[in-house]
Amino acid sequence: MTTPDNCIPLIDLSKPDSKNLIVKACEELGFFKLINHGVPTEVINRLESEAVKIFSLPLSEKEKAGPPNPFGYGNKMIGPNGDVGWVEYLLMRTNSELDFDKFASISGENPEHFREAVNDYVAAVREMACKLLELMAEGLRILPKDVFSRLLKDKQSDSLFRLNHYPPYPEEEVGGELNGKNLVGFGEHTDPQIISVLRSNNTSGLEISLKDGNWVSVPPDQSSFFINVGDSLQVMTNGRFRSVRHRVSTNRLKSRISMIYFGGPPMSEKIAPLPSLTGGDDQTCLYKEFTWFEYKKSAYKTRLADNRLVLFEKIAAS
Ligand SMILES: C=C1C[C@]23C[C@@]1(O)CC[C@H]2[C@@]12CC[C@H](O)[C@@](C)(C(=O)O1)[C@H]2[C@@H]3C(=O)O
Ligand SMILES: O=C(O)CCC(=O)C(=O)O
Ligand SMILES: [Fe+2]
Repeated sequence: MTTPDNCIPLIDLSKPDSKNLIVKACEELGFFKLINHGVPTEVINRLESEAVKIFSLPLSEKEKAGPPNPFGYGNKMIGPNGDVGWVEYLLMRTNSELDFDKFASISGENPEHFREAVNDYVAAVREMACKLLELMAEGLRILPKDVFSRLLKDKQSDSLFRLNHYPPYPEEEVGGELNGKNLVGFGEHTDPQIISVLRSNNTSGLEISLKDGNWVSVPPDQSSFFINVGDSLQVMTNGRFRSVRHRVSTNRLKSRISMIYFGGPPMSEKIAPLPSLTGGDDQTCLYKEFTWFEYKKSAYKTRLADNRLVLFEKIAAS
């Protein structure tokens, strides 16, 4: 799979015109690559080396931090409904120190190092995500400009952080345990939250779906971030922004490590199309209102590839 030139929008956060380009990218693809993002390289490198150390431990050690409930260490099983992939991961809430207790056994002699590395990374990436969300609000000409970012800044924000490791895919696995789905690292899906901020090492694998249903491979770039619009932002923008379908294919030669911050709202937050984007007219509203708790509850009953928004779509009156 290749990527046609100029297929993936490139946003330079140091350029003054970035807000209009961000809006265009979110409307057309729901995905863009971000450079000059302001997240310090040492914060990124420190967490990546902690992740490399953890994933290099023997499986029996890592399993002490599992199974994921959904938080903790997971291996091959993704979510509670039978999805599998050639991936191992750590999944945690960003506002719960409790999740770190689960990782204490795998984070080396000094678990504080891992905790600090995650907290510093998440704080820097959240700040950058909030800046992007404010540029989106400005670009859409909606007020107040923190209409999206306040949800991530809220102390109760249900945001998650995930470290994924895709080991090289061994030849003997073809037709094996994963039942012939031999190229799936992480199956196709959309992210349920508002915004996802992803980075990886220099190994390819991430693929995104274009509007026409064609898949393109995203060339890796370890110094950039990749931004996904999530389902909740699609709803709040009344479908103007598109939550991007994406997946990860495996690599036979190299390990891929990725880190994803999923910026989500507080559990009790009501998610609905913003009146400033529907003109206050109920007829033009594409989605019913739901709380983030309701959406998550229903999402955890679905398979990875399911369209989780259909249940919340309004049926147009004929
Ligand atoms: C199969 C599932 C895994 C997932 C929860 C779900 O039931 C459906 C959504 C999945 C997803 C995709 C994006 C993120 O990686 C994730 C943490 C999320 O919020 O929704 C995962 C969930 C998971 O792995 O627990
Ligand atoms: O690992 C990646 O590059 C993407 C994983 C992903 O989409 C997810 O964890 O939701
Ligand atoms: Fe994802």
